[in-house]
Amino acid sequence: MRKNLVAGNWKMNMTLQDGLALVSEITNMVQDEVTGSAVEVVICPPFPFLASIGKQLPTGGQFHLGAQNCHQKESGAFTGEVSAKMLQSVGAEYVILGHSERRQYFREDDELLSQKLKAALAAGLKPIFCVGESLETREADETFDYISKQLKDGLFHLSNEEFDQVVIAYEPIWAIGTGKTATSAQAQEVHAFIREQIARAYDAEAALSTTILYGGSANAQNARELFSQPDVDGGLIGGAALKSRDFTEIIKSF
Ligand SMILES: O=C[C@H](O)COP(=O)(O)O
Repeated sequence: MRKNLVAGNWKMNMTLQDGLALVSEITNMVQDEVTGSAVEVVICPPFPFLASIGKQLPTGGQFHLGAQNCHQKESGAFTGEVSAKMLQSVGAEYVILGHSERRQYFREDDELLSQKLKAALAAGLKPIFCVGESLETREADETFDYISKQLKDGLFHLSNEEFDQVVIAYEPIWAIGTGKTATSAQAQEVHAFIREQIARAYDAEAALSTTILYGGSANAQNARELFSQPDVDGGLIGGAALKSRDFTEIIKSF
């Protein structure tokens, strides 16, 4: 179901104590300040903090817990890994998959991501599936072909019912952590293209009901302009999700 959504990806930052303090500040600020329209907020801390952060989130409301990754198998001898079912058992509702940092530093390819998607969905988690082009790809004018391939190979193998659970995040790699945000027109152009691809792979209804987030140096200053685009339903936020005031401003940007 399409909705306004802001997800904070803490990446490998914070201690548990810092994280608890941050969440308490954010939930207080959001509750104190009336937000414009309904927005779902997903907090994605590192694995060790999930249970504690989850307990600190107000229940039954707009706050939800998400993880940053999961293993593709349900259980077994995979030392150091974390399964989707484990995440679900500590209260996670979402899991980020296919983030460009996972693709780049951990060599996660479309085949592996397809398996992870299946594992997440089987455990009842909602995947936030990331796609996005490098600067080189954009400059070679190959952005649309690249995104289309990522969607086809990584995501469009899902059934209609499975796809219904997925949130897509468009994150141009050149904008992540660089302070160089895509313009709202650039974001809108790719988001509209993604919706077109969904309509082709599934149907028009699926295209219209998919939540598509923008990620890449989104902040309190540019969020309103980005979120005002017709096909931008919210953001996957990195750096600015680590600061309570900035993150709260972003949540209020609809
Ligand atoms: O998952 C979040 C994105 O990678 C964006 O990170 P950023 O907001 O620090 O650019």
